[in-house]
Amino acid sequence: MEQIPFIKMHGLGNDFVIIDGRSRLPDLSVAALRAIADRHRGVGYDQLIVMEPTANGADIFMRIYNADGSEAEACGNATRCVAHLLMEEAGKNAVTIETRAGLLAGTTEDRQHIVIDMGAPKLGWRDIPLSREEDTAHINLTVGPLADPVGVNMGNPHAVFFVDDADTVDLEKWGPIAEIDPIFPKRANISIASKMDAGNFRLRVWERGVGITLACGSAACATIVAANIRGLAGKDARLHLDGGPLDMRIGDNGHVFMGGPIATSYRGVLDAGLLTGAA
Ligand SMILES: N[C@@H](CCC[C@H](N)C(=O)O)C(=O)O
Repeated sequence: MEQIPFIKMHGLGNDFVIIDGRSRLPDLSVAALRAIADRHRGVGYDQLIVMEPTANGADIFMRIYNADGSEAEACGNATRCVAHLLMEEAGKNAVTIETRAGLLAGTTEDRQHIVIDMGAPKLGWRDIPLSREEDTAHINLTVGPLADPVGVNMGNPHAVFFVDDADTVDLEKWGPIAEIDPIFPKRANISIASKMDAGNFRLRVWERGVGITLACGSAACATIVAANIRGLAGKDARLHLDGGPLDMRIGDNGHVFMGGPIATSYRGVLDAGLLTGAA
């Protein structure tokens, strides 16, 4: 029976099972993806990543699955981890990774702190996407104590709620309700952000298809964009997530750059039983 080698990595505690599918694509059912994600009976992950071959001028194509088995278009922290793997493998300090969100460039000086050009945000209501026409700088949505979010698409859909103190919000309660609000036909990643000072924001994230995560790179991108739109931030900010800080910058070309550390936890082999979904 098939057994699949993997690497477990994380970016600020946003954790990934990474499979090299370049020579052979793994056959992963939704049941198998959920079984591997099980933190008691499987390995546990926020996202499972498959590195796939590509002919589109990038080093690889990166396929992204959430813990619930759904496929995501973008994942900032996993892009940083995969960039590190490719850099070490090829002995270079710049790589290009294709995702469903487009071609993303990764650069580094030391191969531990990786910066990804996450591309330009999309801000039209159809782009987020929303199910009705709205000003995405002020979406008419209230969920418990959360109201008036900014909608940002970083390849994947985000709603950013600004509050006085992000740490007092019951994210476990309100996050899942906001994620599936009918205004988000593809669901949404839900960010709760509060301004500490002009260059620092506290950020907590309820990730689509996962739940509360220790960090979310694309949410950090969405948040610096949203803060800039609302006049709360300039073009640089440090975002303090539960797992640590990410350094964000909006470039002159409008692209969002995200920098932070990566770490490798261990390497292993997925047991054939897990791949049948029998967790
Ligand atoms: N952890 C990621 C985001 C992963 C995808 C997200 N849950 C979605 O469904 O869009 C990041 O670092 O960006």
